[in-house]
Amino acid sequence: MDLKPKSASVLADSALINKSRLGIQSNMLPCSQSGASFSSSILSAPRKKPGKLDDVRSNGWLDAMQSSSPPRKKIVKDFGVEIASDDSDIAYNSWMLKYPSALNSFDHIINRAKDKKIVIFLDYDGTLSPIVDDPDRAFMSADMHSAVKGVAEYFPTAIISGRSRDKVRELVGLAELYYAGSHGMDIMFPVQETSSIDCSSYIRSTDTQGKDVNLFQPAREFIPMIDEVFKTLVDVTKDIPGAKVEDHKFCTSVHYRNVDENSWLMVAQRVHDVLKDYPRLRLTHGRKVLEVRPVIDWDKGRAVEFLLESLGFSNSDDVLPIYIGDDRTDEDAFKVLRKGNRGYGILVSSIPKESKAFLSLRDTFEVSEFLKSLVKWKEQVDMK
Ligand SMILES: O=P(O)(O)OC[C@H]1O[C@H](O[C@H]2O[C@H](CO)[C@@H](O)[C@H](O)[C@H]2O)[C@H](O)[C@@H](O)[C@@H]1O
Repeated sequence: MDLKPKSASVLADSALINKSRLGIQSNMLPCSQSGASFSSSILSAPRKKPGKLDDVRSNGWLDAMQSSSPPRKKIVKDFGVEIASDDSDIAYNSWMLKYPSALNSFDHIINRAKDKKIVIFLDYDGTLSPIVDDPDRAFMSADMHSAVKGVAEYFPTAIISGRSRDKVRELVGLAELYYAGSHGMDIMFPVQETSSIDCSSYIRSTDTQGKDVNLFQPAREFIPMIDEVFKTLVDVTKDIPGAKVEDHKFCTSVHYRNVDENSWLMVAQRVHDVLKDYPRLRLTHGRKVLEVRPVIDWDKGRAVEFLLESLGFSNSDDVLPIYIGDDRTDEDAFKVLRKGNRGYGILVSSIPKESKAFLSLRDTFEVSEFLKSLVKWKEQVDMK
């Protein structure tokens, strides 16, 4: 990708006012032509309490791995009782009192959307594509593809994924969307006048069609470190059958979905031992995946705020953001929306789970139904 310096004309004073809302300090985010230096306010995030570094049992890694993406049977077992599937349904239905179905709450949503611009944020894995064993084969159905395409025709729509931006862009295959990869640490957004983002925080680039775009990459300086760690992780896990390491440029993932459960401890210990040498990296847990990422104060929630600002929706009274996601990393985005009572976080889950989301959808099928309902509603409104 062609990275080139931005023109000085992009340096608008008004933009400098708004960056503070994002926690970006102008003196720390040079209008970087190399993109090498970024905000120390982002970089200086304290590392979460490390726990006992030499024991993956006592620091909670193994517990987190065991509870990650549990099958229905496991959840039932965790309550220590044999529950028939009818009882699981009862548990799910009572959970839905706290997290009502977004499909059943549709009228409520569109009532709130009156005179507001809906902006859609979508996670990828487990939200648009069902969870499958092979991350390289996590495809969207044709139905989902057309639902996402439809929704993007009417509403600004962004994908925010843990995968690399290029990879998720390739999987979704729609040029009209905005993409944020690596848990929001790699955001491509359009060049437009309405953006209130300080120019010093991003670099100018071109997309695959040669169009001018902006790139916000707050962890850019970590690229060589992530590359090194990725290679080391590949090396130290190569003898563990089923382990798979993915490179997302600004973060890296170690999958253990296909590893025998008896070897999970070994996976955790190997990753842990590698990370001991990298105090500027931290670990988070996803669905049967260990995610290694820089210790910076940036996550999917910050990415949502950034995209709203960069797309010109900084006035929260005019906009109704809807974020749909299934994973722990999506909770950061749910928190942002809940905090400002700004819109709707929608958790995709077929099992009861604590969440900061307001609403729920059971699975990817319901996600596509919800997106299609939005399109149908918008078409009717526009016809009036
Ligand atoms: O933020 P997301 O778009 O949800 O990405 C999070 C991780 O998703 C992928 O892993 C998950 O989906 C795989 C395919 O269904 C599944 O095999 C794996 O067990 C899940 O964790 C992706 O491969 C990861 O790199 C992302 O971090």
